[in-house]
Amino acid sequence: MITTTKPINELLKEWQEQRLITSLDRHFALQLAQLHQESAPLFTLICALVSQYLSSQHTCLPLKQIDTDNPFKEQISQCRIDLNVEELEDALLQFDAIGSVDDAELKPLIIDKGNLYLQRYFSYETQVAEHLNRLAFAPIDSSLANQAELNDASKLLNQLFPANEQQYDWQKIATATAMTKKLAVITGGPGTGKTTTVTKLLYLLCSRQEMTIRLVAPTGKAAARLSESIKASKLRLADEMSQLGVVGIDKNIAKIPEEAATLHRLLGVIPNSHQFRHHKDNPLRLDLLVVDEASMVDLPMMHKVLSALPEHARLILLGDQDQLASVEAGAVLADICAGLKQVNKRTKQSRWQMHYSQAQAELLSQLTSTSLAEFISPNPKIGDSLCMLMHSHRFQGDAGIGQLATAVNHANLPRIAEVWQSGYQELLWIEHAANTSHGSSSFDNKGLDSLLEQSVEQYGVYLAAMSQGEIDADKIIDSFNQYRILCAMRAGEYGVEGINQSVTTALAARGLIQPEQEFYAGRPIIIQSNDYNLGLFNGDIGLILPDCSSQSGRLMAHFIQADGSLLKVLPARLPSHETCYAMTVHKSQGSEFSHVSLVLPIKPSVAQQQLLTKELVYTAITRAKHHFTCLGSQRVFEQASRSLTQRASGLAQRLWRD
Ligand SMILES: Nc1ncnc2c1ncn2[C@@H]1O[C@H](COP(=O)(O)OP(=O)(O)OP(=O)(O)O)[C@@H](O)[C@H]1O
Repeated sequence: MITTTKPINELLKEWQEQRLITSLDRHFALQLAQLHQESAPLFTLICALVSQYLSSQHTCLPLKQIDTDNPFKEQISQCRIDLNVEELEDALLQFDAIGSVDDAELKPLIIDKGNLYLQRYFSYETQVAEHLNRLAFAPIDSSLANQAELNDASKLLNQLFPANEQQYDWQKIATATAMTKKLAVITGGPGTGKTTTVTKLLYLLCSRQEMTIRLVAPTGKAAARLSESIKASKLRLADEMSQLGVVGIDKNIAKIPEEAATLHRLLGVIPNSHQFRHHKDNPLRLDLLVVDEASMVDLPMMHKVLSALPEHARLILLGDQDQLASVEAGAVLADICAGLKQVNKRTKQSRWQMHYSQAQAELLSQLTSTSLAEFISPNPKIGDSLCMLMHSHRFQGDAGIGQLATAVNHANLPRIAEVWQSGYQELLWIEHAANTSHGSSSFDNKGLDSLLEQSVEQYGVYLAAMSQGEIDADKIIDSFNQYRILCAMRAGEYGVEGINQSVTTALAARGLIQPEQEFYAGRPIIIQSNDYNLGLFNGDIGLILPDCSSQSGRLMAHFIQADGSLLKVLPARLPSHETCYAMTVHKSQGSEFSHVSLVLPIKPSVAQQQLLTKELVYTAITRAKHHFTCLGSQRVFEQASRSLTQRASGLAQRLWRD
């Protein structure tokens, strides 16, 4: 049933050398085999594969992918498995260490619905599904019990969302959804009004009852941005209401919290431990939790958040389901929204369609004075808790960035080409153009030169301000944050490492920085691990600047924290970090810049191609507020826009089909 060209441990070693699996995958497989005294090659192979899938952010290994969609299917033919999925499942269940959900004893590996899980991830996934289903279907302790209260709530909603020309005001429907459900998932692209909606919702809730509300986001940067957006949104709401002549609302607007924390801070970090202070036996003290940028929350973190929610609490998840999935395993937000997605198999284009139960559609219709009959579904599942905002208020009409983001999101290649050719001022295409005039031995790239010129001009602004004696670190950091280079890859000339090197050289050549020392004035850095004692987290970005509060003006790393305050750290005390003129698209999630330049590789390797997805390009474009540049080749841009992120997980099935 399994034939290998070599002993399995030799094959694993070869695959590790070929970088198809990591040393962790190999050792995990060998150790598990040793621990359970399994000498069968099939067992070792399957353990290496499940570990490799986890490192590639999948939650599980779908058995049907073995021998077919496998990332190293060619190599795996050195190790033929002549079994269909049912036979394979039966064969795997013969091993002592692999069990099914029906087993009384907990096994290290579990097969469920054709997927093989590490036991820990299986319990994360099943518990997250249980929590979400419980929240979605739990009766809400709401004050919408009778017709008079419904009419009251409807009046308030009409006041907050005056009639407009659109057939469906999804912001209004989303607000009504969150009033009627313990779980509300409000998703939408950039500028579709997620913050505006949640601000109005919080206003409504605060004006009806006393509540402890907490706002959180996965990273410090995202939390700071949420805080800023809520503040701005509260001002707009007060303004709108006063223009409509509504009086006496300031008290309730003031009750809407503005401070946002990171998820880590909310859960309570215990130094040098992976545990948090809050969990199911010590739940959070709150009535409503709002989690922004939920697409960045991975499966283990979502499990921790849901476990720490008190029984009575409500949860609102906000995010863009089309963005890159979390850095770690899982794609929780995309899985929650999966049932609403309809993908055209031929064109790969997708559209969204709401699914409401008859009762929920009727309730929402009463609240919003909008008929939702066309969205009634016989099997709505978690759909009653979902709302998708579809109209961008940021990229209105024909703004180029919005057009490009939409075309990429729909994987619409002719439209992508059309947008690039339309001459939008806010879009700039730089082709990777090889300058081979000096012969192939001195190959250089004119495209890269153009990008470097742009980066000198853009980063020159904050560097000039610094050297001209600007002492306000907030202002310098703000100026630095106007522009960012985002790379699809880490390694290589066109990855983060190469581009950081090239930008450093270009800035030094113009005398804008003096990078002879490791820490020089103006060096931007990104933190690569969490240091709970210092309050610095993976992905935090800061600048090395002279410390204006000390007479010596010694160099310190300066960071803006989630609450807007400035944190100064001695460079020698920094946890692992690297230069950050360029960063990966992954790390840019939750941030926005006035001008973004995306760098794509010239000739991506097979492994790199797997990372180049539509979600990656879409995320990069939507980080840009006013200008978007791409250094790449048309072929690679189109290839990426055509390829969808695949994350193996059973969560969507547990939420939508079971
Ligand atoms: N219904 C609306 N009518 C007009 N403008 C709106 C409406 N809703 C939101 N806006 C405007 O669109 C902009 C973006 O709104 P908001 O910040 O709420 O969106 P978001 O989805 O939270 O954005 P982000 O993707 O940045 O998180 C704001 O300037 C806001 O004033």
